[in-house]
Amino acid sequence: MAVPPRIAVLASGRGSNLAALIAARDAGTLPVEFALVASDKADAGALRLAEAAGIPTLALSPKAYPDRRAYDLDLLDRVAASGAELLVLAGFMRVIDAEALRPWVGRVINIHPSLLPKYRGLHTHRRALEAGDAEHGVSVHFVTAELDGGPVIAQARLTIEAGDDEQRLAERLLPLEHRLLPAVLGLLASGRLQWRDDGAHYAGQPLSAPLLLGDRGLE
Ligand SMILES: Nc1nc2c(c(=O)[nH]1)N[C@@H](CN(C=O)c1ccc(C(=O)N[C@@H](CCC(=O)O)C(=O)O)cc1)CN2
Ligand SMILES: NCC(=O)N[C@@H]1O[C@H](COP(=O)([O-])[O-])[C@@H](O)[C@H]1O
Repeated sequence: MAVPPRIAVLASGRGSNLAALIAARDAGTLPVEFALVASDKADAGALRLAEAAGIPTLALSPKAYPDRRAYDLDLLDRVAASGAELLVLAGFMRVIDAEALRPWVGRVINIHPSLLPKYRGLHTHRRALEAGDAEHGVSVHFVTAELDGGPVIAQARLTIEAGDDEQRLAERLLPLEHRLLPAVLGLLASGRLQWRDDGAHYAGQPLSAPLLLGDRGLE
């Protein structure tokens, strides 16, 4: 029986994606151990969820640091000290400094609420609605120094409906996020998804296009 990898999660908000990861672990469908949940916000709901699940937590305020790099270096040092081997950004709302990130590239993934490469950054639902897009969705990608520019691993799509506004679109996307993130983390944890010098590999082959939720192996 392989030893499940230890993972850390960074979250700034309520933590519904963290809850989905914990639920998948508890259901036996996600073979990981949670080493740490950390947040830049002391009042993040994700920290409360982690506490309730008996997962070590860290609330680290950027206010105590002279600059962004100092904060990010200390945060990721503490993530490393937790024994985490993989890092998941689950609604973590800070752009991570390139130097601090460097040791983690290939071991950190993020869930982003758009069909990347469309709408990197913030306010993705508003931008999709304003553009009159017929489709929207979520992406899980490897995190690199380039904001939301890392190789896209997998996506889930939905059709934008006449009654959608930002809030309803976000609400309709969440269930897809809660399926996609655990599925991708499971691929990374099992070694079926790998980061190599030439980028992302899946099932031993270069990942030439994002996997789609519902594809075989990504249910
Ligand atoms: N180096 C990287 N850092 C992060 C990445 C990444 O791909 N590379 N992904 C983001 C997640 N994210 C979208 O998915 C995202 C988070 C935050 C921001 C942003 O502009 N943050 C502002 C503050 C915004 C606020 O406080 O409301 C900032 O950091 O100044 C854009 C995209 C996580 N980090
Ligand atoms: N740019 C990153 C970003 O916007 N991520 C988004 O934050 C939300 C976190 O919700 P949660 O705290 O309930 O998981 C999720 O919808 C995620 O896609």
